[in-house]
Amino acid sequence: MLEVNGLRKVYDGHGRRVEALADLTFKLDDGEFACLVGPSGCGKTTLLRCVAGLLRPTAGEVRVAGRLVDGPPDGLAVVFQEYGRSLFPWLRVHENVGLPLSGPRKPGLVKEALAAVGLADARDAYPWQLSGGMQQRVAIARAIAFEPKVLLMDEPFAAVDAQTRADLEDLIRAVWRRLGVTLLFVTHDIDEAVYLGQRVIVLSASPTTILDTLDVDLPDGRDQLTTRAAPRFTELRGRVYTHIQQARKS
Ligand SMILES: Nc1ncnc2c1ncn2[C@@H]1O[C@H](COP(=O)(O)OP(=O)(O)OP(=O)(O)O)[C@@H](O)[C@H]1O
Repeated sequence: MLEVNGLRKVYDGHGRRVEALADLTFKLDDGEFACLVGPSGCGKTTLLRCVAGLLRPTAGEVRVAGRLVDGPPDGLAVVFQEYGRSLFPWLRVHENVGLPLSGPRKPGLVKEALAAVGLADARDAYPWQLSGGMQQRVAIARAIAFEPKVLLMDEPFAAVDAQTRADLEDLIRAVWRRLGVTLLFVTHDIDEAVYLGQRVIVLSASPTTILDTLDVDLPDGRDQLTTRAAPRFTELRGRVYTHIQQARKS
């Protein structure tokens, strides 16, 4: 279980004080897929960094499986937006994927993860020989191979084209179902949040609080055409959109 209790983060330094997160409390059950959506600059990345143990909150706490997060927790992986900076250009694809692993299971885990993201054939390529979408698949494969209990994704598809993005969204849902991982996915794209998640947590503008939490009661087997055309999908995205518009004005 992932718990965020009374989380607050104030950046203070160089003569500038920014109250990024005011007070956030939410909980994800084991195996749940939740999306966080909010206006630009509302502190989504700040929140993920606190959850990942990369940033110390000003107040409040994060717990993963009951344990207080005060550094990167065991069994937690992060996929960042900028795949270009998270892959090592001098390592081949399979070496990048195997980087966080050791032990006898390493070759099998790497092979399986590359197959899961459709990159078995690219194992010996260097990242710079691949398209942006393929590079992001490598980053996802690295996270999968690590067999995390909790996976955090920070706008991972923001830099790829629309078609690749749709493919990657479906890939992530398939991976989530297969691994049973607890997934917290940050995006500023309302449609993406509703399409992917079981739950959408809507954030206000900074200083950030939670405006709304929606259960996404769409059928579990989603696909880009029918799900996005469903009246319920339109209703849910409308509700999130209205909240975010209000948040931007307030
Ligand atoms: N290291 C830092 N030092 C000072 N202020 C920071 C720092 N990192 C972020 N901030 C400020 O905190 C606020 C939230 O930033 P954050 O990057 O978390 O938002 P975001 O929702 O991820 O933004 P976007 O949607 O534009 O990517 C912003 O006002 C930003 O300027």
